[in-house]
Amino acid sequence: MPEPDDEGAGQQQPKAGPALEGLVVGSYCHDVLLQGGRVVGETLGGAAAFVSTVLDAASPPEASFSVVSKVGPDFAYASAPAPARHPPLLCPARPTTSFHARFSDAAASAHAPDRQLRRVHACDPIYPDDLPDRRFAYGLAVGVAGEVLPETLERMIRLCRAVLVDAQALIRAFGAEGDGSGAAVRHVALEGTPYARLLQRVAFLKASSEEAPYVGVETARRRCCVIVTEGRDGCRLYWDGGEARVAPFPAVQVDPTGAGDSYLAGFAAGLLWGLSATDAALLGNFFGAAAVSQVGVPTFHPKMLQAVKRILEDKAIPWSSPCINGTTFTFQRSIMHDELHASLEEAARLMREQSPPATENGDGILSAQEPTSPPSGC
Ligand SMILES: Nc1ncnc2c1ncn2[C@@H]1O[C@H](COP(=O)(O)OP(=O)(O)O)[C@@H](O)[C@H]1O
Ligand SMILES: O=P([O-])([O-])O[C@@H]1[C@@H](O)[C@H](O)[C@@H](O)[C@H](O)[C@@H]1O
Repeated sequence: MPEPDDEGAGQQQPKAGPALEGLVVGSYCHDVLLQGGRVVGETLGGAAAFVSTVLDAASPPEASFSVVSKVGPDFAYASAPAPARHPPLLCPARPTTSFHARFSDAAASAHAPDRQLRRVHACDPIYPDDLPDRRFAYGLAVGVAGEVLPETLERMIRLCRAVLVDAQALIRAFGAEGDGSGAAVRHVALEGTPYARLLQRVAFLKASSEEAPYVGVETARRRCCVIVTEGRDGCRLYWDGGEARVAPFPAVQVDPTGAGDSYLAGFAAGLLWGLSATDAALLGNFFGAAAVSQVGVPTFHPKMLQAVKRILEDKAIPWSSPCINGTTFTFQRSIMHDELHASLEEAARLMREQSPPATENGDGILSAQEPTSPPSGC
């Protein structure tokens, strides 16, 4: 894995931050969930919200992170846990990014898209100068509406020892806004974007199975480790010279939103605990399953989190291991992979017992979630 780059000859080097500090870049947003033509939920969204929640819950105690996120004056969730702990930057002149997610009534398959997204508003992009001027152990580029500009990702790569990227931050394109119903979200081939040349300086690139064809797994895996998430089937990792499949955890899906985001944060937390990439993917699958079991940004029962932390304290190598804090990653599954899966399965059972009851067929959206506060400045 590459060392953070020098900022350039003659330029002052950014200071080092706390040893295990992460940098999360991507905007919070408003999500409106629609099914059968009616609104069935309004929630806090944006990968940064899901990621912050999971990192807060699952990171080792020594780890911390900063979030760079932008919202408008209409932002409705300033006192929700993630934005309250990690306040966004306020853009007075632009509304908060917002998406309408239209769910089909038909049961989703593991690989077929189960929602159509439209971007209704877009806040300002996040510019390189919006990032703090210090070094980080790791960075997560988790844009949802094109807000992580190529130059911003490049600056993250310079500041962070290891950068993990959600492909949705790189390959989304937005149609014309025309009739007021927002812009359709489509995908473009990563190879044709200005992000492609940065891939070899990225540690991990995560894509859903819907996004994977646009990423071009066979080309991308020669530059960085590519993770393809496969919904209820778990995930696969592809690196130069190897690959692995990682089994999922059972979940009753009530809202698929944020599964990929929560996966990526769980995976990053696994690396922070000193796990190999294939073992860390178990923690990704665990938090992906947790996300689909609840509407919007999940909350976790303290007993379940205690159980997960006990498992990790027991199984994980101390964080001085050469994963996120060093220069190389271990990709292969360890000898305790199956045991780790079995222990997390027990914790997942606890989580299912503590979740609200699901709809009859388990594929719908359970209930609406109200905004937690009136609009406020940040
Ligand atoms: N129905 C499900 N049951 C169990 N785990 C799931 C389910 N859906 C998603 N996950 C977990 O969340 C991860 C990300 O989900 P996926 O649907 O692939 O991503 P995205 O939200 O980006 O479309 C999966 O790899 C899996 O670990
Ligand atoms: O469901 P997922 O793909 O992990 O991530 C989702 C984004 O794709 C979507 O644009 C955003 O509105 C959601 O809040 C969530 O961040």
